[in-house]
Amino acid sequence: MTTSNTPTLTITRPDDWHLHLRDNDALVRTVYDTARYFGRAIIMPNLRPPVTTTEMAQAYYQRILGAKPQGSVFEPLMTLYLTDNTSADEIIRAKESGIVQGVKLYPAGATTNSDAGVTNLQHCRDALEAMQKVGMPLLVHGEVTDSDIDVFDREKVFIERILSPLLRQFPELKVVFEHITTENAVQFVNASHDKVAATITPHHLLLNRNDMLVGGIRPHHYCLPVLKRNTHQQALIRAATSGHRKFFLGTDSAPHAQHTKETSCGCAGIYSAHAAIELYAEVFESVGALDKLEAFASFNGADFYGLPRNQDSITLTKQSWQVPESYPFAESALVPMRAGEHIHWKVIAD
Ligand SMILES: NC(=O)N[C@@H](CC(=O)O)C(=O)O
Ligand SMILES: [Zn+2]
Ligand SMILES: [Zn+2]
Repeated sequence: MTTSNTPTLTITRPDDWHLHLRDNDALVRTVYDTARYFGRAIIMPNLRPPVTTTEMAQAYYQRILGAKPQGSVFEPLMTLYLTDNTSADEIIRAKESGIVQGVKLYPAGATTNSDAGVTNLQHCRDALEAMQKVGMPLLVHGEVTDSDIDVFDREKVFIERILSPLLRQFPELKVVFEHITTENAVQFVNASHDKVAATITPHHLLLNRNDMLVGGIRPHHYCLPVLKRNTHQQALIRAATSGHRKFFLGTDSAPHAQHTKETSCGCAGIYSAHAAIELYAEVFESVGALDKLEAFASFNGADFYGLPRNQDSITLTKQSWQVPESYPFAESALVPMRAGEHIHWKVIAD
């Protein structure tokens, strides 16, 4: 990494370890934005129907490649959607395919398109054992869904009731605690063994629940896990900017058409792929930790997954630009993070 008196920053090409590309007509937008400077991305499987088999992952992989801009070297890393019925054989097939890098746990009903998710992890013992054996990481949406648990407490309770027992039962299983949002999760990951890591989104670093609820309700800041109070935000910033190898970049960029967010019962998800690395750069700069951005964005994730680090680089410069109010998105429109406002870093060369 190089920094100089001119406000530019060159880092090894980053990867996105948690991304929703959606499918079909949406891919033109989403693949374009991410492929602009990310080398690879872990592609979430919560389509309708979900990507539950290696065969489905292979077909989805081809659709993504078909949407790639010419000359792009972007590589999608596929995942399977864990269900109560995922077999050990399916895990072996996934591993042997060479294109599947993780298996995603959505507690049933926890988030967008999670109805087919897991009702009880004990139903997944065979799959989890196979994953542990072949070194296939489990990626978790870490929230309980019990109706009596407050939405702001669901991550913390997930750690106590689900994640801790899971790690005791499968001590060799690689686990990525996705899109962590609380100080509790930071502490848990720090205290766990080396096979446990976490992704952190740009929105949980840049926003807290006041940004969603003060001065009017802002549906474009609604995501899951829901934004938390500022003390949690500060704990996430400390973790991300620490350089610690357990924490890495995962945008959770999750597009929803404008009319499905600006409505009486809006969808959860924030779109950040149009400006992800620039948004992270703002966070790191705000705490004087730009020198730690490369580890978070370009090294820690690849090292955890056991994949080679990218060899080429991208350069950012400190230059303000205005984000469009919306982008065309399939038959509709998409309101991105910071819509109509300015971002203070820009990728200038890749
Ligand atoms: N994060 C979100 O708010 N939404 C994601 C699902 C998820 O990652 O939980 C989506 O697919 O829309
Ligand atoms: Zn999730
Ligand atoms: Zn997600």
